[in-house]
Amino acid sequence: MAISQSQLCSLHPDHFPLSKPRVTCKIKTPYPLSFKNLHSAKLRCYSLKAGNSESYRQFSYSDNEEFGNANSGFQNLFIKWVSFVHSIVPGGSWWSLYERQGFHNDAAKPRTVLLSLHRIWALVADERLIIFIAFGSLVIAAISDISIPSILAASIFSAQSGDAVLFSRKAQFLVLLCFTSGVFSGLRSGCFGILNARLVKRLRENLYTAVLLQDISYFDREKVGDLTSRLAADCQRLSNVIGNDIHLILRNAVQGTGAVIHLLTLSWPLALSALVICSILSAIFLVYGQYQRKAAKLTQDFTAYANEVGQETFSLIRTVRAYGTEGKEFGRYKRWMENLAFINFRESVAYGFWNLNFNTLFRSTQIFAVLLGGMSVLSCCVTVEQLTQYVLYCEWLIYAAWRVTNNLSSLLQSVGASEVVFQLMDSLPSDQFLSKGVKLQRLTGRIQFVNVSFHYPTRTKMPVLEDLSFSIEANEVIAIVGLSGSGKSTLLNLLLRLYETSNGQIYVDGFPIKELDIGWLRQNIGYVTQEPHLFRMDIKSNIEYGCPRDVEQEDIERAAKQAYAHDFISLLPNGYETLVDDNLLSGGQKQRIAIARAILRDPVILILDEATSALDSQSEHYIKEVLYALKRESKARTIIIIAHRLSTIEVADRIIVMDKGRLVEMGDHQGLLLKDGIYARLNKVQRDVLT
Ligand SMILES: Nc1ncnc2c1ncn2[C@@H]1O[C@H](COP(=O)(O)OP(=O)(O)OP(=O)(O)O)[C@@H](O)[C@H]1O
Repeated sequence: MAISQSQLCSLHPDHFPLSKPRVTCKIKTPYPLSFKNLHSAKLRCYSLKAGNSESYRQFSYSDNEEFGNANSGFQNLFIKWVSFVHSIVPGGSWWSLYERQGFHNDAAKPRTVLLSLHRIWALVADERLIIFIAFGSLVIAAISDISIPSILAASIFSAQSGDAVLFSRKAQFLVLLCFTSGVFSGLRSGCFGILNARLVKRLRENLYTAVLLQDISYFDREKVGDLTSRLAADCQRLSNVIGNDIHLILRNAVQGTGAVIHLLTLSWPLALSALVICSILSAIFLVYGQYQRKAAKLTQDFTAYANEVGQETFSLIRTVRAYGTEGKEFGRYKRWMENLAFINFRESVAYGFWNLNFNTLFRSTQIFAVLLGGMSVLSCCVTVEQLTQYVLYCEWLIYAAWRVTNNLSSLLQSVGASEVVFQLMDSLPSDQFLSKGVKLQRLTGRIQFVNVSFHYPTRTKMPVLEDLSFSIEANEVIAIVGLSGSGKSTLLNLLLRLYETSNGQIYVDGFPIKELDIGWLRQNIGYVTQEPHLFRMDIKSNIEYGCPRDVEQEDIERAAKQAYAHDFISLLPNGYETLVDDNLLSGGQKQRIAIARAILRDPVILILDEATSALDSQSEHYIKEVLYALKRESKARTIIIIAHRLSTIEVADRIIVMDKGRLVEMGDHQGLLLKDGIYARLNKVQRDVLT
């Protein structure tokens, strides 16, 4: 039975071990297929719909599996089982979490642990009193705890022997131990909790400041989600080092040592048998603990990815609905859920194995106690009281060893997460914050670009501006026009020194901007970005945001009126007190609030990166009116507008035309039309669109 080359065939799902039910495959092969030669054919399976996600798989198809004789079928089944059994032994491929995307082991190396602990110490070292009380309480509480079993046994056996005096003394001592254990455990937890809170606070403050002061190019490279996760999750994880790990390791180490000493004084063969079991348990737990933490890290990552998908889908729900991509979005979400299920399944099996080992070994200490201890009691080498103490201390020792190993592996992981946090905290702030520049007595707003070239640090091979030279006079209104991507916004980014020029110089009032005090210069610039995003605070606070002087309500309203924003603000439920959220205002309204913010600063240089899309024709009219009003004002002000609309260009004294990062034309509207160059063509296209 032959299948032709381009034939589309529907195969029964059982033919494909990898596929989900109802799979339709388009088979492309260089030769006609028959079931006979299918055995080594490489089938490329396109349009494989598994669930909702479109995927592509390539696999070999062996006729032995489906079409061969029963013997080879049995052989294959046997081989499959052998390889499966081989994969599930500890360390086998079944346990591997690496298959899943996003895995990285962040357990720290010993050197890093010491360095990180040193850094953590430096952050809390000034809390000496709290540290002293915390460690003092830890030792007293641990010694009290570990003394209780022997006193407990002694009290019971003194009562049994009828020694009332001894019983009363032991009982009093027991009460005292319970009291000290309770009080100092409370003190220990409280003090470590305080240290923990202080550490998280300082970590977050230091990290936030370090990130905030980075160059803008840093934010081009880093994802906002990663940075916020550093601040939230990584800092919290690091705080566990003090809050949990260190103090629990120390407490359990003291208790464990106490238990060993007691066991050795009771009977050394019994003590040695307990120690051997403890060591085996610790080794098993070390392996399991690391596996568990890797799984926990992956679970955390996959949950975060799934949340990201959910967040994105719900925030773009209108686009999703309009394009009917609900299924596709569900597929994206489902992929992460499948990854989570993969990890959780293995984690649960590993947990089962760990519990099996723990319980078996723990119970075996009791069996040892009964066997060895019973024989020792029979041969009068140890007393019943000593045997009872042995059983109690064995339990302490095993739990202490388990907790030390658990917290040690948690410490390694927490410190691993800290590496990147400390690296970030150590990164130097942008040069702009380190150097002090000149503040001029008076700024007129004259700007010169001299042979300026620029490429973004993230795209070094792609020049964005090339050898740009032009001047803007004080009090001039300049429009910059050009096709999308020609470098207009980049030019303004350089004027604001958000990026440094690669070549050439920009001068303001004759001074290279690199020599001017950048804070002072920015105070004199009002900047309205292309897509104004407002802060989640009330409109009043949004308008006065970043204003270098104290302002009254009238100043805010005056600026809003100048920006043609007052009328729509007054109609909002709480006027200027209305909280801004994303859906409340239109693009044009947000733009006018941003213009009011820039006007309120009373800047010498006003930069307006006109939105290409945010403005309707009414808003466009308002912007034109704002510009005319600002131009008529007596205040000297240089205005630079990136203009996309004819109405805005009309206001300008001069127009700069950009093309592929170069200045190609400059002049007034009429002069440029006469030149019949790029500007004239842009102008014609827009007029044609409008008519
Ligand atoms: N932060 C950035 N990192 C890397 N490349 C960038 C960055 N910002 C812009 N670019 C690139 O620089 C070029 C110029 O972009 P720019 O935003 O300056 O153009 P524009 O003329 O203002 O465009 P539009 O009119 O669409 O706003 C584009 O190719 C853009 O992809």
